[in-house]
Amino acid sequence: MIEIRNLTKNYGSFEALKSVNISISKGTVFGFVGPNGAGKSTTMSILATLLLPTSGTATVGGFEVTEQPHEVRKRIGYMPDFFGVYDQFKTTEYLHFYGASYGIPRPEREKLIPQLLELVNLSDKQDTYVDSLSRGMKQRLCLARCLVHDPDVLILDEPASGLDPRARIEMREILKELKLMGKTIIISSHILPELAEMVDEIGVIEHGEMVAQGKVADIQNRLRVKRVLHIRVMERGDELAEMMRDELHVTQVLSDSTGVHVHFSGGDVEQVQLLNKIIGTGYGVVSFHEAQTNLEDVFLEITKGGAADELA
Ligand SMILES: Nc1ncnc2c1ncn2[C@@H]1O[C@H](COP(=O)(O)OP(=O)(O)OP(=O)(O)O)[C@@H](O)[C@H]1O
Repeated sequence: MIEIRNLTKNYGSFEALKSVNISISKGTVFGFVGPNGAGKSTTMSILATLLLPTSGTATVGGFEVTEQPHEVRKRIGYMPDFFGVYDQFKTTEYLHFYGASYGIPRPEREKLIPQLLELVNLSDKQDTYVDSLSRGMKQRLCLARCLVHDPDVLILDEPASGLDPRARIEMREILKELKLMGKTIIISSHILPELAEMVDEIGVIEHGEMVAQGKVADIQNRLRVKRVLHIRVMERGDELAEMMRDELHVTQVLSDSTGVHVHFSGGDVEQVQLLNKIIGTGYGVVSFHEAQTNLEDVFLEITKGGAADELA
């Protein structure tokens, strides 16, 4: 649904994008992550036909953004990281305005707009002036605006930025619904653990270059992000910690009141062998589990030494 090939963008002599390649298939939710200034907004603006690339191509639904921008615009809903709202409108009027801009006839809009307001949880605000909505509500209204022409593709540039935790959860729930509706979504964010819950794939960009791309689990495996095993035994925890220090694939052992925490470089097979050995040695194992690595760990691993510390 989205194909970006060798995309470059120069601002004067500054290379903001250096031969970026991204491929996103239909129905995929693609998390686009990277530190401040990495090139996310630039890429998304080009996809949204609002910025011309210096070279390379980008297609949406088979239409090239510079050659057939009108066809692309019909198929995308774009939410910029910074947006202006028309404060003198009521929410319903605001959506009518955008619906009319897309040529949707009034009777159709009359049916559509209450549905959109319901989707973004603003039904009770239909007669409220945009001006008096909270930031989270304005952001949800902006999302409803992106959906007014029922686009196949959503390009969302940090839709949850500046929202409080509750508003972020609301936004995430709406995005889950959009995924169920079959939309292809590219979403950028700094809130990486939250993104991890809803994305199918991630692309990591740094200094205008893609540094990793694919399914979160595949990237984790490729990077061999170390597993951390949490082991709790009935008794002799300190002895177990000592035993673990001599084990193959164990790179670090920590022991505290909650159990023994083992950094483990082996795979599934070695993990099973380790558990069997612990049980075979006579320990009463209360629990043995692998701590989940999240998207943030993956991201920091990939961009280690780069600008990742700029992340909020
Ligand atoms: N109009 C412009 N003129 C000159 N430089 C620009 C312009 N727009 C962006 N840049 C630069 O291009 C680089 C990429 O910016 P971009 O906004 O795409 O990054 P980003 O990943 O979206 O960052 P953020 O997470 O902070 O929004 C940055 O170094 C930025 O300063």
